[in-house]
Amino acid sequence: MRGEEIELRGVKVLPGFIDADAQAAMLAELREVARAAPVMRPVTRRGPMSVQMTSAGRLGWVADRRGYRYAPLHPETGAPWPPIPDSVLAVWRAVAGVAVDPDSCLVNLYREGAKMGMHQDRDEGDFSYPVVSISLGDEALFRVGSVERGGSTASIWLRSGDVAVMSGAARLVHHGIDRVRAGSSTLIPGGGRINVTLRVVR
Ligand SMILES: O=C(O)CCC(=O)C(=O)O
Ligand SMILES: [Fe+2]
Repeated sequence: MRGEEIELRGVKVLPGFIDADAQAAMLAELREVARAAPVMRPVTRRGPMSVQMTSAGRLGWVADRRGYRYAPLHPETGAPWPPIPDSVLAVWRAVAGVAVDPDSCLVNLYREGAKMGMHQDRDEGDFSYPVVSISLGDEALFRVGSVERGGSTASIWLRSGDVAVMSGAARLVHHGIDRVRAGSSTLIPGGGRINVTLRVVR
């Protein structure tokens, strides 16, 4: 059931925005994305990430020892990324509040024990466009800080079907996933969490 919008340090969280049937339909479309563009474990200068990733859309987010960037081709298959699934685009159009569609859809796969350190999303060209993030599967502890590094933070559990929007003054806040509660959802075969993050990169 959809709940009241929650605001966490300027980040809008829409609890239960995507109902159970729509979550299952989205997962099926994401499985097709992963078939065309296999998930990879990014290795950054800090070592391998615990989150596995793939992308859809014109540009995918790619990380390796040279750094990270948006790229038009999957680094392993050499193929363009598959199109952004319709079910995912529909969520963007419903909540983003802009007339432009995203050109990047990052799919983050959190298997047991995976997490994501505090960071800003700042590889895009125009921060007036929001970042829209969709949670599927196991619930995750999402931490939000400030635009500046350090300082106080606040946290919320993101559950399957929740949507978060980072826009306006909250577009560049630091954020991360501290942990995922294994077994809290049965949506994803093999367990875990999928986060789908939509961005206008330009
Ligand atoms: O998994 C999440 O909810 C956050 C993902 C994220 O911050 C990112 O991909 O930049
Ligand atoms: Fe992020």
